[in-house]
Amino acid sequence: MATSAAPTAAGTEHSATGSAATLLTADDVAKTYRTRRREVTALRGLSLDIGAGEFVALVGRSGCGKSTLLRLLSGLLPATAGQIRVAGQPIDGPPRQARCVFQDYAQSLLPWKTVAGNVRFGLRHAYEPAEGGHDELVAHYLGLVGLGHAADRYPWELSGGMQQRAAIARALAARPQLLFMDEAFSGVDALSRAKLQDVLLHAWAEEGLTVVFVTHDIDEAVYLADRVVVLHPEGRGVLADVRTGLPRPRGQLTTRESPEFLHHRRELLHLVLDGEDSGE
Ligand SMILES: Nc1ncnc2c1ncn2[C@@H]1O[C@H](COP(=O)(O)OP(=O)(O)OP(=O)(O)O)[C@@H](O)[C@H]1O
Repeated sequence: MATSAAPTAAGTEHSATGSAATLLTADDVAKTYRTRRREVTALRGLSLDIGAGEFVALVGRSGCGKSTLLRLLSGLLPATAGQIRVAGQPIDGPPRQARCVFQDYAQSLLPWKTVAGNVRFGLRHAYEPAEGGHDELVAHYLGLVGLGHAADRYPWELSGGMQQRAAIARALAARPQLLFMDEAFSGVDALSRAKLQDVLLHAWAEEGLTVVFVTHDIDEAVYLADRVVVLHPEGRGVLADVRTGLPRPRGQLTTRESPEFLHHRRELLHLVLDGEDSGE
């Protein structure tokens, strides 16, 4: 299945079909919300393939359907039309190989459990059982997100950024293939956000994950992802599928100051603001 594509700009592949085996497919998907008083078609005609191991950011104007798409892809919402498949299988609920991390970290952790207890909870509900003892694995995932020193603390004793790290560690402990994140870093201060971005990049590389990341922040999308999918402002599928491919490993200063970063940032801002290609 072809991925929707926008007109091509210099230096950018807009039709981004990855070389990795396809893990996640949305095929001509639509979602209409029906309430007693009205119907809202949030998305229609959306097709997208995501390869195993890709880091994909979803961006677009407010209300264009980013969260709706993430909920459809993660099986939290049923599609009104079309089909979502994970590893070739149509889904009718959250797939076992997926985990989600949302913006509201305060509600995602179990407040009566320590940080280590929350991660242990993730382990007990793992998609793939891991080799090794639980203590060792808890230490591994806490180390991965830089929370080794906070294992015995409770969520309410942590800063927002630390709580979100704990939520990521718990999601990773379930050893998912797919990690869905919806504005996951929007609720923390700028410095914590930058640290969380680097924690996520490290975890993605170490664990061989496929990440689908919704954000309002174009800079964040370009910094994190290899592919930035821009949704049409009126919910009419994919407006552009931009393969950015900035070199890795990335650095908050080196990457963000590079000409390639600035080029893609400008191009994507134009697409989101104007809903059309920049023609550069
Ligand atoms: N539960 C719902 N019931 C009715 N309409 C809804 C519901 N959830 C979302 N919508 C509508 O669907 C459209 C897409 O919403 P969605 O939250 O997916 O967009 P978004 O791009 O994530 O927005 P934002 O960037 O502001 O978070 C909007 O018009 C929204 O009002």
